[in-house]
Amino acid sequence: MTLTLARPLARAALRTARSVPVRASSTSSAAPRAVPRTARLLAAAALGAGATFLALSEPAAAEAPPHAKASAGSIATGGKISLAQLAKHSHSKSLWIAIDGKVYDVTDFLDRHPGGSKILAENGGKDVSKLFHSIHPPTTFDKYIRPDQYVGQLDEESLYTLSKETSEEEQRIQATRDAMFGINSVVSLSDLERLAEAVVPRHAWAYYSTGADTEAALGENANAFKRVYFRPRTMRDVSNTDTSTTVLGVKSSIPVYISPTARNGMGHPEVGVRSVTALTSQGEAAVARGAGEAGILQVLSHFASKSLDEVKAAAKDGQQVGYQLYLQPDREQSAEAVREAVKNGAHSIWLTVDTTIVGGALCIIRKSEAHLMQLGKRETERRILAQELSPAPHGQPLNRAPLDYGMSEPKMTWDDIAWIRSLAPGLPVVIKGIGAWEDVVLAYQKGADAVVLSNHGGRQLDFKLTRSAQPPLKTLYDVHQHAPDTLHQPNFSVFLDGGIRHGTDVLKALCLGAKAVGLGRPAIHAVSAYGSEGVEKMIMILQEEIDIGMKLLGVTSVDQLGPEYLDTSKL
Ligand code: HEM
Ligand SMILES: Cc1cc2nc3c(=O)[nH]c(=O)nc-3n(C[C@H](O)[C@H](O)[C@H](O)COP(=O)(O)O)c2cc1C
Repeated sequence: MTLTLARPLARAALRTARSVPVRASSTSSAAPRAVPRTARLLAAAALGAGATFLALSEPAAAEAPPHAKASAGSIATGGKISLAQLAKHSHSKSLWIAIDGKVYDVTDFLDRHPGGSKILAENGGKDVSKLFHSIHPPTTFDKYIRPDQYVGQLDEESLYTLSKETSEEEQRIQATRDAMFGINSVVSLSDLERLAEAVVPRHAWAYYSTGADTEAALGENANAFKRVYFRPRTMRDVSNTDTSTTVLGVKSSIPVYISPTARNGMGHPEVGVRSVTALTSQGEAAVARGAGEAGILQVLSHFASKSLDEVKAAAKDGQQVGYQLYLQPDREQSAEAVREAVKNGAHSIWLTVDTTIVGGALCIIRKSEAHLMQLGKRETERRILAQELSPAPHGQPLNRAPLDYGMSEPKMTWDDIAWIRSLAPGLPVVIKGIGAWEDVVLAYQKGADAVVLSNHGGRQLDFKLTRSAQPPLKTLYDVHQHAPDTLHQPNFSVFLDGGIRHGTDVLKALCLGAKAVGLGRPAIHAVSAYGSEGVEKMIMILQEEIDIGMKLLGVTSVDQLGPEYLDTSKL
């Protein structure tokens, strides 16, 4: 069935929902109200949020903090603030923002905001709750904002107004969600992808879905699996098959784990629910619930929308969550991040090494616009942001400000494995982002517990530019050819991520010696479409596909899989 939406905004929904199979909408056909200016601006500003990393924290306590800002006059001493008063503080000499009904003076934070001054300046004088929560975990707020920056609370009328506001984008998403079929109609991971594309904000999709440069590496990751054929064996008793395994000592229902991906909060359904008092973008917390129900390991991104303690709080008793680290040039900052992860119960530390220059939406950006820059030139994402969502005004002079690239630690070496281990004694250390078999050998020799063969989901180095960003499956094949011993060590695991979309892909990677595989985008699609149940459903689908694949191959447990079940001649 194809999408039929009665509302006037159906056209907008159709733009992204075109190919999404849905049930007929049973919702009311009330026409959307005129979109309030604040909401429109928030939607526009979401562009910036889509462009970057890290995130924010939950609302502060309901009562006014004791350190109300003296310079704010009567307002600061307990008076409530209206949206009109807030709007007056929208310039660099006095910049206020409201988050969860509370107003803060961020004038002196403007030039220090790690996400750049531009986005803060654009949102001065406004309620930024949703934007803030979709990209910042709670700890961010406490780390950067002093109690004396609190100005006061929004008044009741303003809170009411805000609670009623929905942007055009939110209305589009809601209409599409209303027309979507229920989760039990989902058949494959590609269904989840199509549904997610239709229901996540446009800026978030630009961030989630794109790859570097020509996106050849992105495409090749999945295509490589298609060039490897099975050689099934028959006439074997396959009545009882077991898809389970262990991943770094964690019992796992299938040989799959959730790869770390930043900013899951941007796409999760509850982001669309606006309530000043209860903003609930669940992101990675919902992923944790889904992974917990289905029994697989989740690795939390350094740049997650939720902090590790929030994710652990959402997880089941005993559920394990790994923590991924981007090493920073400020080593003490990274050391502190690892110590905090250990304190919050991280199961393992996953050091990402394929992003000495961090990739992403802001990509290369002008120094005047942000301190935190990203590389891995994602043309499609840039184009969506720069040409579709926020086109530069015609006639503006050429911006000649120097380019800057956000670097994670460029001086990282193999000796850093020992350094990480010293900060997280007893925890497995995983090196993520290996693109050549020689580096697997080095990681093993230098004491890593595991490696992930990965090109970051094709988001960093496009393989057309250099062979080093070859599909991870090809890297695995090279390991199998040149360093097979590393695939059979009791205390060393080789994982792979990138392009896994079917249970049969998982089986092919295991046949070539991977102990397990990671899923990046599929988990984002699943959580964006259906929250934690989406993640559970994704794992159920894979489990079924793995089970069927094993039976048809003639194996009953994953450790029976080997290269003899594959024809790799076309790889
Ligand atoms: C007022 C309190 C805020 C604090 C304490 C804060 C803090 C931070 C921090 C620490 C980062 C860097 C994260 C990292 O290490 O990657 C960051 C990035 C960012 N922030 Fe904020 N922020 C605040 C408000 C906002 C607001 C109101 C917006 C949007 C309207 C915003 C949008 C962004 C964006 C887009 C990034 C870029 C992240 C990236 O590059 O991926 N922030 N912020
Ligand atoms: C939107 C997005 C954000 C990502 N963020 C991170 C991250 O914060 N840290 C990291 O190590 N890898 C990150 N990755 C890479 C994934 O961990 C993984 O290597 C990749 O997504 C695997 O490819 P797949 O998406 O085809 O499964 C990200 C990938 C995507 C798509």
